[in-house]
Amino acid sequence: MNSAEPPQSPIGPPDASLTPRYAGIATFARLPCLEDVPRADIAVVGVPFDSGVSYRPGARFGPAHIREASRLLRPYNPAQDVEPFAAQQVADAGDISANPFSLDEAVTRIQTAAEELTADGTRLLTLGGDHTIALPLLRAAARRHGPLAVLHFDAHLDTWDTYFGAPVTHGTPFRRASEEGLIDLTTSLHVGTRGPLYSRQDLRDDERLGFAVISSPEIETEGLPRAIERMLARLGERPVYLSIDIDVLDPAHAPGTGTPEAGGMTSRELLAMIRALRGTRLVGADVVEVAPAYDHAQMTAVAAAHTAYEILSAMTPDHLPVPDDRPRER
Ligand SMILES: N=C(N)NCCCC(=O)O
Ligand SMILES: [Zn+2]
Ligand SMILES: [Zn+2]
Repeated sequence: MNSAEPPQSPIGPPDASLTPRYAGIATFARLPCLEDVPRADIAVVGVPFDSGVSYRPGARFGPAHIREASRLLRPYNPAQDVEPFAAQQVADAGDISANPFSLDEAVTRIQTAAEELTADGTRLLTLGGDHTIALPLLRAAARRHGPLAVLHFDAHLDTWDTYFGAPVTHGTPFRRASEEGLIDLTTSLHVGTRGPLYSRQDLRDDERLGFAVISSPEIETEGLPRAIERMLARLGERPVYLSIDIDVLDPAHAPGTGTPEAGGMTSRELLAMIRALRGTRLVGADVVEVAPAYDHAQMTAVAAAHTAYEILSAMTPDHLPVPDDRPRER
């Protein structure tokens, strides 16, 4: 931009007192499309891809389902005292088209698209899709930022080795990422893990691959403030990549997912932990594994949409205070 031009204020969602929230084609939070803004500080992009799943399929329909459930999000977030769409330009970049019949081609395509979208410094919030997509997204982010502090919310470790001999699946992205040197081995962390594993060795491998763990039972016994304290202490100074598998939530909060495990976090706990990330160096994020076929009353999609909104709020720069006198949009 020519420095003589006045700075443009971000284009946000249309005023809901003029256009009902339920009208129009669904973009995330009714935000403008990327092609309709000069540039975006953050792009929300969908990856409708689920060819890497080990159990119930259907996360390819996740991005559309989350967008549909995000219509009710409002401009001001009191929990973080920010207006995420006014303080920065956020736009919906549509979907990355990933080949459902060639996993390798899909993974390459996702990485290329992520690199293109972030070439001018735009940060990405990606809506999945199954957890396989974290691998190409981490490859793109690590290329730009170096080894990342991966903060991974999930019922599962996702550091398993192979399924039926396949190295790239939704159960293996963080093992591949660790092997490739994409993650920082001293600051990465799983939160919310639980449930049966294949063997005790899974936990030893996971530790060797560079992850610390705050399990779901630990959150219950130690309490949320302690979990937040441990999370922030682990993250350190590295750029943070946040990956949220919606199955970190208890199936009572998020039934619409492919590999559900009992005994998970509440959405209240997850949202509180994301809010605590304000002020950390969040360089990218994803929300994955929303599978609408098993959802009811948009429960999972609403949880995912609010999760995404808290991430966008946590990514909002501090320097723009919320004006008290802004005309109120409802
Ligand atoms: N990434 C998710 N959601 N699940 C991984 C589960 C892998 C398995 O079935 O063992
Ligand atoms: Zn999972
Ligand atoms: Zn996962």
